[in-house]
Amino acid sequence: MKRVKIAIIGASGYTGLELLRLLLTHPHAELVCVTSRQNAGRSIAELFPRFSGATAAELTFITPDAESVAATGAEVAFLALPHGVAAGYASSLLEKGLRVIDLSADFRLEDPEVYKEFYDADHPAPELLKEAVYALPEVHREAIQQARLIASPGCYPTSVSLPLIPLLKEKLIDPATIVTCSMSGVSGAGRKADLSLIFCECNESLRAYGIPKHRHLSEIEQELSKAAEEKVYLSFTPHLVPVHNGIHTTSSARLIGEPEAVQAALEQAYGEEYFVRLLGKGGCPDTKNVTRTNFIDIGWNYDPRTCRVLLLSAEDNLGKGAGSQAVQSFNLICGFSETAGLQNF
Ligand SMILES: NC(=O)C1=CN([C@@H]2O[C@H](COP(=O)(O)OP(=O)(O)OC[C@H]3O[C@@H](n4cnc5c(N)ncnc54)[C@H](OP(=O)(O)O)[C@@H]3O)[C@@H](O)[C@H]2O)C=CC1
Ligand SMILES: CC(=O)N[C@@H](CCC(=O)OP(=O)(O)O)C(=O)O
Repeated sequence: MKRVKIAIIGASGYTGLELLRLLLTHPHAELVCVTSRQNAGRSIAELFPRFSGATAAELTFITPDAESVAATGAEVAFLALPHGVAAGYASSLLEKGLRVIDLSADFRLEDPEVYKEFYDADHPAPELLKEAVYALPEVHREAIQQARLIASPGCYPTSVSLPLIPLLKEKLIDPATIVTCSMSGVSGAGRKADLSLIFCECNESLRAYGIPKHRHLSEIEQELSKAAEEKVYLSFTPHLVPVHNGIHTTSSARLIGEPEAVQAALEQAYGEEYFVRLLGKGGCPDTKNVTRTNFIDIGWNYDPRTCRVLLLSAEDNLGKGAGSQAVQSFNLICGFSETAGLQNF
């Protein structure tokens, strides 16, 4: 089968590194371009010796400009750039005829006013919002297949939305009662120097942050509202935990109906989904079982004293929460098997 020429813009960061790991060995991808301003001129193997020996390991980083990226012959560009920065690259690469898979938050929100509220800035390319497809493959598969511009979901939103969407669609929980608590590994903050993220500041410690209005709430509420067919607001408390990778999320909400219906709704939504592993009632997902994979593990429980359902999920923030989910969308837009290059455990 033909291999698609791909570029990774921002390949020196953590999601870029995960994309490299997956795409250097992807059976239908040919890596032709990697960018980094700070590492221009260095090879992939020089910056990341773990990739020495891979076919494209001697490819050198270039500074990111659309002209040079297009000149490499790339057909699809992954943007692993900070939000606010990615949109400009998306515009110019689309103009040059590439398809774009954006891992940043720039195209996830449908309403530019909501972007302004949560990101404290005007949207950098509002004219593209209409055509961007929010790419949770298990929910939006058909739209993704046709897309030119993919908005890959955030790490927390993936872990929160996938378990809740089927229950909201089936009207099994009261949307006004959802309370969510998530915990993320430190790589979620990116590969940047930040005093609060250095080893001695966060190791052996746990802290909540971003409350009461973390920027991912905008995205979570957008997707849950669509599923519920009414405006959903929820309480969301993210925490930083001293592990490298992994997100664990627990949501609870008041059950409407019978507890047995919860398992039926999850099975109906995900029973045939390769990357969603249902652990059933009593199942407690563990992040160590999903790190470096595209799986999300989901368990649930019911407390008859409070009539609340508990939904638990575990994913890798750099995997299903970012890089491998973006590769899943790449497979869909190119017409490859959805699991191509992603069947690792
Ligand atoms: N980390 C995670 O778990 C997740 C991250 N995301 C999103 O994915 C995107 C990338 O995140 P992550 O990999 O963690 O970030 P990092 O900070 O680790 O990497 C950012 C990359 O972008 C490049 N870059 C930074 N600023 C600019 C700029 N102004 N112009 C061009 N290139 C730039 C950097 O290279 P250089 O400075 O050398 O140019 C680097 O390659 C972000 O939008 C993030 O929010 C999404 C889901 C999960
Ligand atoms: C631990 C940590 O700091 N996590 C990041 C979220 C991860 C991320 O990169 O989200 P986007 O894709 O939306 O940018 C945060 O809380 O901002």
